[in-house]
Amino acid sequence: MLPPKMANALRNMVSPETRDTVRRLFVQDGRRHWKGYALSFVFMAFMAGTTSGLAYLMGTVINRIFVEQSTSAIWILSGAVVALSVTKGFAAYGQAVTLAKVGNRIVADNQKRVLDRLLTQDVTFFSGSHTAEIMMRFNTGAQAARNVLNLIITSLGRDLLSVIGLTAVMIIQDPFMALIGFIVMPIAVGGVRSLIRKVQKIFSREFHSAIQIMTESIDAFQGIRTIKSFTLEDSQRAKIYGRIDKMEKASNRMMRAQSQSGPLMEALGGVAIGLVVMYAGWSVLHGGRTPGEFFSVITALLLCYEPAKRLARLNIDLTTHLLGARMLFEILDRPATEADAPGTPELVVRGGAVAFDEVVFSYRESEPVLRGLSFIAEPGQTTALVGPSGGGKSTVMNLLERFYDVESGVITIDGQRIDTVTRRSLRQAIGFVSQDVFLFTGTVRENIAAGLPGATEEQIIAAARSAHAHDFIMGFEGGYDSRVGERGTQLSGGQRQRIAIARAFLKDAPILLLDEATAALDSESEAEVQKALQSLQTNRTTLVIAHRLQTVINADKICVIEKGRVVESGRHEELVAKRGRYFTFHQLQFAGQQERLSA
Ligand SMILES: Nc1ncnc2c1ncn2[C@@H]1O[C@H](COP(=O)(O)OP(=O)(O)OP(=O)(O)O)[C@@H](O)[C@H]1O
Repeated sequence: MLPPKMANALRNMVSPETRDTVRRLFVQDGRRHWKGYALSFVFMAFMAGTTSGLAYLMGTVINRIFVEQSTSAIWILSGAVVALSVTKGFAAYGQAVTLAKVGNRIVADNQKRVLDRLLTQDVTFFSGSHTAEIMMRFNTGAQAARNVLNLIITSLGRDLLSVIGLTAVMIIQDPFMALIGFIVMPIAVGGVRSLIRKVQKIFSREFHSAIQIMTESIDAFQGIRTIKSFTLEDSQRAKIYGRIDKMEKASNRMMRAQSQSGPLMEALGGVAIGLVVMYAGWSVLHGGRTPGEFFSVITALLLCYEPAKRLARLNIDLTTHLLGARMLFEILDRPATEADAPGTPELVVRGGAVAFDEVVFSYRESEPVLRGLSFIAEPGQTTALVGPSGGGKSTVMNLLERFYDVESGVITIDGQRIDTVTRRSLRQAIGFVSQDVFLFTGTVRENIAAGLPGATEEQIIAAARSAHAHDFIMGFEGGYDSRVGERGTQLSGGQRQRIAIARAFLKDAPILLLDEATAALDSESEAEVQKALQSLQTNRTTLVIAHRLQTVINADKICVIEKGRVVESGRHEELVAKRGRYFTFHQLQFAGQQERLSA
């Protein structure tokens, strides 16, 4: 038993926060892999045993071969040394492989956990955090969990057992010499404590610098067209260079702080070895000790040095990984903002009537975007949303898909409040084609099939035909296997839209949301897209943010949205005859289009 004062001092070296993090890691990951850890512990025990055996054998080698000059001992002892070394080699290999396997599984498990947790977050989370930060947490956190556990296990297994074994050798050979080592060790362990806080502070700064570098680089690469056309390369370079330089300085500071324990340990280790050499040399020459005992103790002490050093540094080395593990927990502890309560019923769509009733909503507190918005979209009909920019048209679509929840008011589909049915069934009932089409990195086929996972080849081709996309797809060398790069850059705007329309055909949802393209497509492409959209709208309740005159004129109903309210609704002719808000808006926005059409 340690004296209470010493036990307290040892306990204080580990902060409650560290204890909690380590405990949680052991419960979450360590416990499930206890068999792997137990096996690696066995290998480590072999390593410690063989290391201690080699130190012990050193004494016998010196005494039998050099003092007693026994020839037979040469063979036996050299054979024993080889046997011990080979065993140690296999044990080292075994523990490395076992630990790596467990460690890789822990990383994979945590990455899956983080991914699951991220997928349950609503869009507010993603719009509020940069992809770079999420990715850094995703990777650093998962790796940190493994590193903490592996570091503790190897310290306790390989290093602590080696120190114990080697100390036993010293005690067997000469207890007094062992005592010298015992006295020096705790001093060395205590000496590194003050460094930990420093390392923690620098690491947080280093981590944030790394996030900034990634954030700004990703922004630069994604916005490369804007950067090039505004010739912003130099300013971007200067900005990112600045971050990189800052990071370099932080890394140097970190290295210095982490290595500060080095000289201290070297000095203390040297003192211990010096004292032992003095005492052991004296006792061999004057105290009747054999040179074998002397060499055995010195060997044990020298072999003890590295593991003891690692044990002393354990707290420092753990520091950065623990911070990483806390980042992991920050994500894992986020409540699932998109989880449906158990037993939530599914949406049952009959005709697909959509109704907004006095809906109030704001993205940010006290900045209302929708202020009591009401309208009804009749089943199977097309309802056009028009109005000035920023009026809330896209917000209507965001709320219908339940990316956000309303503050007050009610949204229903066929009389069922959308907040009382599962999000999955709601979203499955809605198809969406926006002007900013997102294409996954993959083939054309995969991108269309996203509308109906598991769709057959015939279904995919039929959808592409309906979307007027089949011919241009077949014009590609790879056909449906052609790869569309990141963000689908090899395709034209009209082609991308038709892929999105094919996706929507395949999904075959009863309700359709369209955000019409404002960017001018060439007239042939536009005609194709229009034909595709028209057939997509047939027999579906369609809500369309209308930018084109044709859509507005043909719509079954037009809702004029201004400052978060529907200020007028009706058919085109009715609203024109009324000479109200729509008429003014129509004059302003569509007069030019009409002129172009009639020209
Ligand atoms: N994710 C968001 N976070 C905060 N505010 C938002 C967000 N999305 C939109 N807004 C704000 O909500 C208001 C309505 O935006 P919305 O996109 O619904 O308008 P809109 O009528 O579709 O405009 P446009 O015709 O220009 O697309 C705007 O003032 C906008 O700044």
